[in-house]
Amino acid sequence: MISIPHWVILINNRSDRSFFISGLLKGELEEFELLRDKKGALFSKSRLDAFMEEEIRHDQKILTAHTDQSLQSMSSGERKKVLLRHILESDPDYLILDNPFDNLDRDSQQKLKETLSKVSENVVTVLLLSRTSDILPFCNRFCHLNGKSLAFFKDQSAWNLKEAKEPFHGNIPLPLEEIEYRDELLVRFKDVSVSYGPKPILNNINWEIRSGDYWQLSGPNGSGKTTLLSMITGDNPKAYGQDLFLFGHQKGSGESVWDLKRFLGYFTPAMVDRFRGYHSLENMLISGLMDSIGLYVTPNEAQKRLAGEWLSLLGFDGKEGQYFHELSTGQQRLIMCARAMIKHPLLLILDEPTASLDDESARLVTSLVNKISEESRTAIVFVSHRTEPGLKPESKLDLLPTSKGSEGIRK
Ligand SMILES: Nc1ncnc2c1ncn2[C@@H]1O[C@H](COP(=O)(O)OP(=O)(O)OP(=O)(O)O)[C@@H](O)[C@H]1O
Repeated sequence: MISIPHWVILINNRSDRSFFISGLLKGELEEFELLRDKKGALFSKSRLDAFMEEEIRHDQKILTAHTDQSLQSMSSGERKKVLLRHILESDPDYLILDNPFDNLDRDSQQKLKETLSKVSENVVTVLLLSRTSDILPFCNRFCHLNGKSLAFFKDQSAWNLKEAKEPFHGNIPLPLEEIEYRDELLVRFKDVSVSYGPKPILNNINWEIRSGDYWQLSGPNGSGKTTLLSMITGDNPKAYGQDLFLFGHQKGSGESVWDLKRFLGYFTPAMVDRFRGYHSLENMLISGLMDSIGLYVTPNEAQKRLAGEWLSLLGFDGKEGQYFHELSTGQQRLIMCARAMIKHPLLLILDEPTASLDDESARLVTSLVNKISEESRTAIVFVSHRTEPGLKPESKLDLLPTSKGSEGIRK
């Protein structure tokens, strides 16, 4: 019996994925001659973004035709589920899956793995993966995409993954000025419950974040992690009327979003997706002092010196003028975490900072976050679905969905 081919294409932050994907779909890659003239379908974040754009701009509900909910209001996991359903309905001969497990919680990953395992009985799959732990048992062809070139291996054991070496030189740079705040207590949720229409999301959440804390926040897709964090960052009107203490004030006592932003450092990969323009590494870092992405005022000498210190720490000595968009995704994430930390906020929120990174880059990001925790009083909330190897949070809050909304379970 001839087995159906299932490829794993291991990628890193230097792999030219769009070259590979478009070459494959157009039948231009000789290594994949087998798939020429066959019907291919792509499961990727960019495809999802295109559907979302279509829905927002032209009110075209394609993926969500079967529900009242908009794609935008769905959690990232829910969006992936509707995309896969739509793609499978088109009955493709082969499926290209670009990091399909990113942003999915363990349960949804397991379900997707089971679905793909079933699909693989009839459909050829080409999996582009950043993480070796995501390789599926039915995969039988292995290669590495370096830039534009493919290197094939007999089996996955031939992959010789480099251990990430820590490039950090010295300590976390000190801030230009300390944020004045005397209390140890930064944030307190007391019996906070949130619903969207009839749908309960959070149920009686009690959570305190204190100076120097290091939290990992997890929970299944749609359990309300982003909703919870948006109540701290001031981006959710549902925070009003709740028993919520934020940086010395009871919520609703007249503070503005900008008052809150002074105390916060925040990064989520979607910030970079939305970010356009040519900005130097120096300006990107300094913009963290002004709470803008990209810099629109002339920086002073002290600010430039501070940015230089962070660049040295991260191994970008002398690269002040380099453009941010020229960096690999992994390098961009390091810069964005540093940018969020540059003012030594009271609280640093990192919402899935390792999503879509390869093993090596993810380890660098987690080492940087551990280092920030060890060398500063900044409290950290790190959101991740994966158990990141090497991440050293002191406490964990798990959101556990129930019919009344998610409950917060401390671990
Ligand atoms: N504005 C909104 N209107 C209606 N429903 C919403 C809205 N915003 C979020 N939701 C719903 O609230 C639930 C929680 O969403 P949230 O984004 O907080 O989850 P999450 O835990 O961060 O998910 P993920 O891990 O997939 O990112 C989801 O079911 C989502 O569809």
